[in-house]
Amino acid sequence: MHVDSTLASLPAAEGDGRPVEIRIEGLHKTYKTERGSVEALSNINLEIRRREFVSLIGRSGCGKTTLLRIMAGLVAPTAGQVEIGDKSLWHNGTVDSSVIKRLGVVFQDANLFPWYSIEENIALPLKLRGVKKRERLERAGELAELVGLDKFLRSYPRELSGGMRQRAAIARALSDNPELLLMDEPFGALDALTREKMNLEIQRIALATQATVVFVTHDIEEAVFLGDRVVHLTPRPGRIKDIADVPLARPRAVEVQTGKEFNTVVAELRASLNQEDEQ
Ligand SMILES: Nc1ncnc2c1ncn2[C@@H]1O[C@H](COP(=O)(O)OP(=O)(O)OP(=O)(O)O)[C@@H](O)[C@H]1O
Repeated sequence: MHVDSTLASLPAAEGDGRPVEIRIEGLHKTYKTERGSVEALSNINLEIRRREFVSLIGRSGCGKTTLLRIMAGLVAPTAGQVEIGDKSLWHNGTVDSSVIKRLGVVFQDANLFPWYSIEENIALPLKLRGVKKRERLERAGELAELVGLDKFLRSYPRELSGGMRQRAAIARALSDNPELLLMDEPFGALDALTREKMNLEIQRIALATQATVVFVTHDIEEAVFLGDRVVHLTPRPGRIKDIADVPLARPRAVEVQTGKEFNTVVAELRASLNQEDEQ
């Protein structure tokens, strides 16, 4: 396991010529509440390369969602920088909207609009951007096919299962061709079998779209199955405790989870997380 709490460089992808897509430097976040301050993140430094898939794990409350929301332009950092491409996302608490356009975000709850069809939900970001109807419906059709919902374009969210709704949310996040996909426990509410299927789907979609992905999860196996690297945050305030490289070729089949390499990484991460209980 690669351990570097100051600057988490990228041993796995180093030298492969891929540019850095995300550079996080000296990031801190303290929430101010009526009951006092909550230090959620402390001195996060991380570089992520283009097309890399990075999983983010850590105990509940360690700041995973906070970090993802800062990267999504939804929560302002207290200090530090987030660069996406070669542009700063945050300027004195204000977000650069030209950078936001490059992002797609998926949350645990699919957050579809119940009165819109799946097709309309998927195409919504394009509608908001003023893309013509024909073009956006064509794009919705392509994306529905990508996520396996092409037969459900005219259906409404209530007619779909949880996994299907999440696929629609992923399609919507992909509608504007994001270079970077930020996912916060997108499969947390799904049953184990659906989740396994969705893990295969998201791997396929990430490969097909060549998006860079940051994926928050509680689940160590899911983090390792999906990630090129797994970033482990300490309990609050979240700091990078260690970063595990996952030396498994893609596309990965479910069966890799019975292999030695997979289980070695899982065991190391589990030991590192369990250590936190003893401290
Ligand atoms: N808006 C907020 N105001 C005040 N405190 C907050 C706010 N959002 C998060 N926090 C606090 O910041 C810390 C980090 O929360 P965050 O949701 O980022 O953690 P997490 O690792 O994603 O947790 P979980 O795994 O349970 O979803 C927690 O102590 C939480 O209570």
